[in-house]
Amino acid sequence: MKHALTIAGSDSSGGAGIQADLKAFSALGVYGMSVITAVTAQNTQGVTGVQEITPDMVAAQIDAIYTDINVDGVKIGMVSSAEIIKVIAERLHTYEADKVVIDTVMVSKSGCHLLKKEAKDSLKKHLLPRAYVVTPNIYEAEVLVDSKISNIEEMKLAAKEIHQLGAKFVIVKGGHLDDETCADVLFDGDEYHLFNSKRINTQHTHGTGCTFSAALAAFLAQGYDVYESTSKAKEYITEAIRHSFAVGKGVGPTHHFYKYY
Ligand SMILES: Nc1ncnc2c1ncn2[C@@H]1O[C@H](COP(=O)(O)OP(=O)(O)OP(=O)(O)O)[C@@H](O)[C@H]1O
Ligand SMILES: Cc1ncc(CO)c(N)n1
Repeated sequence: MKHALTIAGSDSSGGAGIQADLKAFSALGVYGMSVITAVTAQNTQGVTGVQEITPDMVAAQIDAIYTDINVDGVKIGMVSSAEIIKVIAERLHTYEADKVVIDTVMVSKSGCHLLKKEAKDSLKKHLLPRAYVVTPNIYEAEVLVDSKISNIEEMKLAAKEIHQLGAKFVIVKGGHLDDETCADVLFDGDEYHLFNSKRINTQHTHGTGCTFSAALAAFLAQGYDVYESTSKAKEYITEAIRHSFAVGKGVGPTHHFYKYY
């Protein structure tokens, strides 16, 4: 069995963050491991508290894994502060981690800042150059390139610009584009590849970005190339959204195990 690692924040309601990632890893048949960067008090209605883990403790978790266990795929989600970003970048370098998927988590669906505003430059400078694939949503891509994105052509332009920050592949996700189709744009430094699905009409989209990037890391860990992995991750997230369900009073989670229920 292949081994995948998520470096991310905990979502107490289980829909996003570490919890979504581990569910996706399990559903896709890879052994899941976690490095927790922050604990959030969160439910389907919002985030009510954030407690960062110290950079030393983040480093200690990474060391514990890499000094003992082979890691076939990694995804990075919520990273919170410049200090945490630096320590993750440094350790990834030390352990020669490859095929790293970076989901540039910035703001939760409910509007809570999960990346401190002053840490944005650190993310660009220290972490994105280490990415095999980076997966910003429309809003995150807008922040990274500092311009508005409202159609596929602008998603392509942004992907090209983000590619120059050092990631090998860029996927700008179109979940937030106001369109019938949810198109994700992959740029490989040379060509654009579009991954389309019909938009599913549901309010239960808590953790879609986390689920997509975790599935991508799981498929890369299993040896699929980036194009196959993206296509399979897109299929996975589409079905996980199609089967999403109500938990609590707000935005419910994606479903990882619908085949069994
Ligand atoms: N309503 C929908 N129907 C079908 N696919 C969707 C829908 N919403 C999002 N997606 C797909 O889900 C994946 C995640 O995209 P999205 O843009 O929602 O990520 P995100 O904003 O980072 O998520 P999060 O808010 O959890 O951080 C993409 O492949 C996107 O196309
Ligand atoms: C911990 C965590 N990571 C990522 C997201 C996605 O926005 C979230 N809501 N919570």
